[in-house]
Amino acid sequence: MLSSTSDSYTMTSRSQTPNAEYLWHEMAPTDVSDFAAKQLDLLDRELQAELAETAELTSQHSPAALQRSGLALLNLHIANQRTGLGGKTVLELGLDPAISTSGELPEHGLRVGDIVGVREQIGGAAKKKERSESEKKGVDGVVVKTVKDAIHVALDREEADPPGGKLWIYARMNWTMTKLKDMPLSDQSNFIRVLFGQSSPSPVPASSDALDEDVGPIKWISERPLNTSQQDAIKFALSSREIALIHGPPGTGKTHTLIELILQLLARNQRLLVCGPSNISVDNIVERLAPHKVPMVRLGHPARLLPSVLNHSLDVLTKTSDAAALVQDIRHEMDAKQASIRKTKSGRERKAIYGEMKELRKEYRERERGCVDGLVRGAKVVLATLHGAGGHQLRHLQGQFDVVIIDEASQALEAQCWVALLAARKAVLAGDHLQLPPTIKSQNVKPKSSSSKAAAPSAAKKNKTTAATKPAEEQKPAEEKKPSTTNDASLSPTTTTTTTKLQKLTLNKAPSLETTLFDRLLALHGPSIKRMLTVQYRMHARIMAFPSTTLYSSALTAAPAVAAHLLADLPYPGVQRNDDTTEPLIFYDTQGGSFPEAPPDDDPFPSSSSSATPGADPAKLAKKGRSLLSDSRSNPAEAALCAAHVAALCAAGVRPADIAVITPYNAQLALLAGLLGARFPAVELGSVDGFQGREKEAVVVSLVRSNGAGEVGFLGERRRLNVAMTRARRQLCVVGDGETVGKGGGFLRAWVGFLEEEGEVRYPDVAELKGV
Ligand SMILES: Nc1ncnc2c1ncn2[C@@H]1O[C@H](COP(=O)(O)OP(=O)(O)OP(=O)(O)O)[C@@H](O)[C@H]1O
Repeated sequence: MLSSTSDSYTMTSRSQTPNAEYLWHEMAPTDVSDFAAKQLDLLDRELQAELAETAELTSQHSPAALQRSGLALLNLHIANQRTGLGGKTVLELGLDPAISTSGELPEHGLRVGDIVGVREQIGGAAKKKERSESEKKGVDGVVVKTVKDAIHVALDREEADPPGGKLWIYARMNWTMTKLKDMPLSDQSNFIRVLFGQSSPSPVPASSDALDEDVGPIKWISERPLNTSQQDAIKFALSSREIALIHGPPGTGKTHTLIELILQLLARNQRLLVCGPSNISVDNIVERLAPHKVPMVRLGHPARLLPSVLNHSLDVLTKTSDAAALVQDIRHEMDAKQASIRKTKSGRERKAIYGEMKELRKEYRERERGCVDGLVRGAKVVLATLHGAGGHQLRHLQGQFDVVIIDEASQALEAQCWVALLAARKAVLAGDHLQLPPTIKSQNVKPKSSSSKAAAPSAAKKNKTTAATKPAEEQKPAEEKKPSTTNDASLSPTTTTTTTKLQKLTLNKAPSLETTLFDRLLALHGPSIKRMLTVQYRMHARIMAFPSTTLYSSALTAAPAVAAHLLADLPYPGVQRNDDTTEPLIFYDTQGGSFPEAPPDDDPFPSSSSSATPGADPAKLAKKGRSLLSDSRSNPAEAALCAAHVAALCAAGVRPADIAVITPYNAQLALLAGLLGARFPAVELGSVDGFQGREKEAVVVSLVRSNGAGEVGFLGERRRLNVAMTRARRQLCVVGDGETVGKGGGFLRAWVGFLEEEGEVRYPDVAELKGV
């Protein structure tokens, strides 16, 4: 049992499980303007990091990946240039026609009021000097208008000469943060004050009876009954006046709960904005709301939406609704006029037609805008990604929603959340801050001295603000920080932080973008603002035991349907009942030195081993691993062991599509692709980080690290380990060196202890793996 482990790590000890909620009493309120200034500085650093990284890795970084942050637009050209108010040059930037045929800008988070930099877009191979030249030649301006196919930027300086060639723009200052920074105290609603800890949230009845009384009788709507913790979370969210956090550990039915919450709020005639950090998180909700015939509109580019949600897409609705017919009428009239121009020989007549066309175009735009506004205003639920919520369709809707619901909130940057937050009067955030946070790159970039100065809090305020924005790393116990991350490189980790640089930032008391809104609110107001879902519907009870005890205060229980389910019980024919299919937790302990990790500079793909990477995809993966991550770790013998286990499961009748192999190291992933890609193409191979939110019946986790020094690198991050150990439904198979991993700090030591006691430990013989 966990409690009987001899390890010094006390799994239920609060002092050693530094979840944000245990630190809340140390937190002080944050000054809104101060906070906004800090966020602006951090965003700027994040962008600089993005820039630096793109320059280095453009060959691997598609422009789409760079734009994913929503704070930049690439491949632009100057479609038009005019003199605007005050004699300022206004650039109309559209997509370079050589790049795009549709002309529509991708979804982005840039909005009117944002301060942007306009730069020449240079290739990834550009030298440092060329990059700094481009930076010097760049101009800054303010976004004055955004439409589907262009963004209009008024340049700062009247004499500014815009750069030529292909351009890109990026947000230097975020409008929302600028607005918050300048917001007079009198304009700050109680909601905003609560978000910054200047007011306490209005109390929510603590006892179940009092809560029931406050919320009133509830008629549950979803067909599948909700468990008690889900019902409590919904009642809590209904009763809260300003904020409610729904903490959903892995497999606990967070989305199921949110769907019911949305239906309950609608039954109470509330108007809702529902957001998530990714299109898939939002589409998932649209799909599950659709059977309830909810009047909803999904914002976002149709090309990025799941086909099943297109019926609710604003773009599609603007073409198919009644109001759209009026817009189409004008379109037809314009087409007819256009055709008549060609037939007209008289110059005067042509001129007259051009005049009419101009009027028609104006009316078309007005009607289209009216149609969009009408649809958005008429919808009881508007759904968008956090970037999409910053789009022009929502520009008039500040404060128009009763509640904003943010799913996967612990996966979103706080700055991204603010556009959505300002649109509502109350927020419900759902997420799990004990899984991986959003991808951050900026810890590698030194703060720019000027902007850091601008953002520096006054001495009087300093003590107040630093605590609340303490970086996550700082909140870890010393033991957790010990594992060195300096030698690691991989695409998959959440941060590209190096210990020394992080320490420097910590010493400077710099806040972290990585501190999500979810983390911060929990730290600010304590556990009373959250309810946790406690029944999980994924993992066998033994797979669940360790994360539950160490991370979720032993609060999780396994639903009866999954508590004892095994691979042997899979509901399809042909699965044998043997040693491999009746064990939910297997630990292949490779300690002893026969499964050493390859040094980072070892090429795990020597040309002579090309036979090990058959098939197109594995080769691609292998190439990616080699070119990008020459210093990412791999462990060839361990990869072979993983492959052998997968082969054994498949031989026992488990379908390959029910199996995944995950690892924190991309070089290892490439090796696995070589071994398994062609033989079992349906077996899913992925990075731990990429597998967050997913599940499989059987999951093999390859830990890779095996060295005398006890270096564990990325494995030292508990949230990554949490993701790795909570993806499996019926079998978790851990492959790794117990001795090395056990040296990686208290959490890892406890995990190894747990695997040894509760799992079936197997000591593999490397000689038996020959020929795998
Ligand atoms: N009250 C319930 N009763 C039975 N099954 C449930 C219940 N709630 C959720 N589930 C099941 O749990 C699984 C996860 O639920 P859901 O898809 O809502 O969660 P999610 O938010 O997508 O995932 P996660 O819980 O990992 O965040 C689904 O298979 C769902 O059917």
